[in-house]
Amino acid sequence: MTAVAPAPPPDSRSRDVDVVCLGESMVTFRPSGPGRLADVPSFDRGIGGAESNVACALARAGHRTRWVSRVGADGFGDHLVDAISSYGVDTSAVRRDPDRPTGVYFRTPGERAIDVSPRRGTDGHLAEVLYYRSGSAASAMAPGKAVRAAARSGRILHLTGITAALSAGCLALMRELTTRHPGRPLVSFDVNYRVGLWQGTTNGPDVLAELARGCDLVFVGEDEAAAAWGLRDAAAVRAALPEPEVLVVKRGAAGATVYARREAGDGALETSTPRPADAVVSAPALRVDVVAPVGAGDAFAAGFLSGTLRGLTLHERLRHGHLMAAAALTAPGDLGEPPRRAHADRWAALDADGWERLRLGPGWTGCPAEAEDRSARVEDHTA
Ligand SMILES: Nc1ncnc2c1ncn2[C@@H]1O[C@H](COP(=O)(O)OP(=O)(O)O)[C@@H](O)[C@H]1O
Ligand SMILES: O=C(O)C(=O)C[C@H](O)[C@H](O)COP(=O)(O)O
Repeated sequence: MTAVAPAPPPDSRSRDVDVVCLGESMVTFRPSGPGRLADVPSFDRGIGGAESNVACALARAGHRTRWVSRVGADGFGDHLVDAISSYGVDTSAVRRDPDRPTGVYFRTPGERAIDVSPRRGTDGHLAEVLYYRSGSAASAMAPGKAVRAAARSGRILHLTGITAALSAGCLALMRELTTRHPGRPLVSFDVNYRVGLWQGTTNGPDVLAELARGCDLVFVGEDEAAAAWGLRDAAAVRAALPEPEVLVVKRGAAGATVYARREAGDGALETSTPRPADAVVSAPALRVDVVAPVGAGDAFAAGFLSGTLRGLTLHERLRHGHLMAAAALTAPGDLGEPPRRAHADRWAALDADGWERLRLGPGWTGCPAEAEDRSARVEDHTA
């Protein structure tokens, strides 16, 4: 068996980026027209992967980001590295594996089932998600000196629960990276409970809770907290997960609530000794004409992380999360084009009425040259 090609030495780039995102990305195939996977004859290729989605959105928002992963030494691996690099993400720590393939997944439009017994059928609004990632290059990630150094090369390390489900080696790596020790980067974790990836195991939810407890900033959907842990609302999630300094509970279109130790609140990136009391801040989501729900959670995390890096208030961080999510929701694939920072800052500072009047529609795709055009599509009645 051929050895995995070594990545460049990472030591020279200690903390040289704002955010490192570590996890598997896949080439994604979405049906070119309506229908079930059993029926549709052709697909559009894209890229997907929770962590690289966050990296791409953060890079578009002007932050220095690095994606750490493994892909096959194949054409799909080339495509992923090229596509993710084109967003401005550093891919120098991505290793190419000549023996294992790049992961692939097929997905129809609609919401993802996060319940083991989804209430709606595939002819309703639930997506069919078919993974071809077992034995993939990324699933061979495991603890090691190079990956550890790369993971620690930013101010923030962003991880998700998806990685923990990929293999025993990936789980061991996640456990290592979420172990608390002095001097580590701020560790951010999106629970991303993927029922399909945990099938055949009984302890997925326990593992996810264990990993979340080792992190500084945790994102979870109220629906996935209910499906994974049987917790009924945001307050119950906080009661069950008091360890993270910052906990964000998302409620889709209804908004999101952040619980933060007071020291971790406005302005601070680094956190300090927890106090018993939390700051609790909620913000309603934007009104959005949804094109495709996929990628909204990743985009939300990117917006919140961007606000964290910029030292914005908790309320502004939530609103930047909602704005980034809206960009993803109004694009067909995982990634949308985020609003320009000047616009986002102005909208994030609106009063409740002004925010309520914003409405985002389709059209937030494309390249930076379309920024003016995109901003014109936002019905901003406050100007
Ligand atoms: N229907 C919607 N309208 C407006 N915003 C939404 C809607 N659905 C999701 N969002 C935004 O996307 C964010 C993530 O939603 P969530 O349902 O948790 O996504 P995911 O399931 O992809 O993780 C929400 O916090 C919100 O900002
Ligand atoms: O690896 C997986 O299982 C994935 O699902 C990768 C997906 O491209 C994103 O994670 C989109 O996820 P959402 O933002 O929750 O819609």
